[in-house]
Amino acid sequence: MTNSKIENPKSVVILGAGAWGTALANLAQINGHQVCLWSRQGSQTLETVLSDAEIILSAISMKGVSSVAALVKSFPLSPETIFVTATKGLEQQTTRTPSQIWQTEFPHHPIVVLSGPNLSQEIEQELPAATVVASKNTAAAQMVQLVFSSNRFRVYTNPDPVGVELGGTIKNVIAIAAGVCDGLHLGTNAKAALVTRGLTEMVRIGNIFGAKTETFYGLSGLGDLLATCNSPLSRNYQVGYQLASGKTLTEILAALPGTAEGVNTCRVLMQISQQQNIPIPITEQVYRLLEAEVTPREALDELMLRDIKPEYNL
Ligand SMILES: NC(=O)C1=CN([C@@H]2O[C@H](COP(=O)(O)OP(=O)(O)OC[C@H]3O[C@@H](n4cnc5c(N)ncnc54)[C@H](O)[C@@H]3O)[C@@H](O)[C@H]2O)C=CC1
Ligand SMILES: O=C(CO)COP(=O)(O)O
Repeated sequence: MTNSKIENPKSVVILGAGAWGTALANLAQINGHQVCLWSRQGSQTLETVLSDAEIILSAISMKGVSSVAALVKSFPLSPETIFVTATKGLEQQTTRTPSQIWQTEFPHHPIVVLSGPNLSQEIEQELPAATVVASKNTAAAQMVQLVFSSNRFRVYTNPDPVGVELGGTIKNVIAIAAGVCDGLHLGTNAKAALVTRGLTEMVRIGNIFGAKTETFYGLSGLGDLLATCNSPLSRNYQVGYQLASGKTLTEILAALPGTAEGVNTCRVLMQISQQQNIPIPITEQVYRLLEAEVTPREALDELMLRDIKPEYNL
């Protein structure tokens, strides 16, 4: 594998020079690929960097995805260019995932989702990690797998891009709840219950999008849920932890390094839940907490005092 990567270097353009874009650029670069890290604040124009791109990876936060995808569309590209999306979020107005946005703009190009338990700070410290690259186009997923795989970054392919993408997206909301749980010192039993019931909410929403249930039990679902719900490196976890200490959302976001996508994702999930009549009680309490409609303790009581019921609807 190592030899083929060096013999066949790819031209990779990474859009978004934030924490995740920078970490992914380093991973591709150490594998010998020609990498260009583009940021809207940088000196290079998008047109110049895209001209010979074989792979375009977007690590832009959700709020910028549609506008950047539309901008990229205005420049000439090779018909073979593969798009990779590493954003974990949902578009507020349309409830689309980032891969759905890229696919709409580029219907004839392969779209690959890259998502997994990947706290960028650990990856930058060269600690080992694994991820998933998912696409309907198997050859494209295998190409991206080869570009990023190394002895410290193990990459699996998967045929369910929306499932992989939604695991990484919805777990951000559960990570906010996990931060609250730890901030209130509710204990290990409570955390295990929260994360497990959170996974049930991820599957329910995923099924609406046509995702496979089993995808949520893999690295990009359960794996990312465990990483994010147990690490103070997670910005989403930090939001919850600080809400539990009594800070307001505005205060927390003003001081937070980088993007906590779970805040907006939570709003979009509430829209979906209301439209589709899907119960997502943890997400609902996170929403009410973010909107300052309840305190962390009131949100906890609401969850504990829901009607008693079977664990599964058989
Ligand atoms: N940091 C991490 O550990 C991981 C982050 N992600 C996801 O990757 C995405 C980016 O996260 P981070 O790099 O951590 O965030 P960040 O806040 O460090 O960087 C976001 C990047 O998006 C760019 N951006 C935002 N709006 C834009 C617009 N309208 N036009 C052009 N560029 C725009 C910013 O300039 C910046 O380069 C998020 O969706 C996040 O959930 C996924 C896995 C790991
Ligand atoms: O998605 C992540 C880890 O896989 C990063 O989590 P945060 O966005 O909460 O920092």
